Amino acid sequence: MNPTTSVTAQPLLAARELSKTYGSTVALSGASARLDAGEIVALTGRSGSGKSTLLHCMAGIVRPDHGSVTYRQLDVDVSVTHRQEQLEQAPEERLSALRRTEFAVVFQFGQLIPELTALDNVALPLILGGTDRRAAQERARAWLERFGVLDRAEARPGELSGGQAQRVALARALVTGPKVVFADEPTGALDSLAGEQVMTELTSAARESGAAVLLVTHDATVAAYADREIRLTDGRTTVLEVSA
Ligand SMILES: Nc1ncnc2c1ncn2[C@@H]1O[C@H](COP(=O)(O)OP(=O)(O)OP(=O)(O)O)[C@@H](O)[C@H]1O
Repeated sequence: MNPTTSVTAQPLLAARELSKTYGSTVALSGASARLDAGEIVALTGRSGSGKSTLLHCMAGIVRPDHGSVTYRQLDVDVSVTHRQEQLEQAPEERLSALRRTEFAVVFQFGQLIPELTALDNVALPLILGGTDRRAAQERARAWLERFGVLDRAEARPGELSGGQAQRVALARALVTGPKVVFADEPTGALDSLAGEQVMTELTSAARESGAAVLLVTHDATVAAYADREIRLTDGRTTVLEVSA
């Protein structure tokens, strides 16, 4: 057997048969999805079909009632071939540490910290991870430049346009070198031109850095940036291939 076959056959992140209810509302009902290293996958479906719930479960933000979410990392250390993280069983602090180091999230409305400058918003995840402030700010500047908003480094989120704020949010997501970026309607608050620019920048930066992207969208134009599409209908998944 080709040794690379067994490696690529393992998903980076896999959700299996997830169910989640909120009171009498069924958000997920046997949803399954996999994300491989470096690929961009769109979760699509009508409003209320369970897209955000599935993304939140896969990011370890929401615990499913049933089913499993597994994150698999091939370690560069030859003594450790791989390790399995059972997200739904991990204690909260371990989840937080994992989310900080290997997962990153981008939401519809950037969710930047309003009191901090754009620069400090981007530097913050590095500082929380133990990087000293000066080095963190230097890397943050490089990412702001990468997304074309270095000239807004000292602005606070309230002074940024929607597109600028979303670029700062992308810089904040990618600054730590995550393995997975979870993006929930990242262009939902932007006009179509700004949305396309942000999608182009997100996908090219993710491909350059090797990060996989799980993208929730109801917009076919946005889904077309993905390698693959997983469609949700009433909390259930079907996998569709997006033609290149
Ligand atoms: N925290 C919550 N409390 C109660 N109900 C919830 C909660 N989160 C989601 N739901 C419900 O679960 C169902 C699925 O919601 P979800 O947000 O996952 O769908 P979605 O496909 O992302 O929808 P949209 O495109 O409108 O954002 C909906 O009926 C929603 O109202």
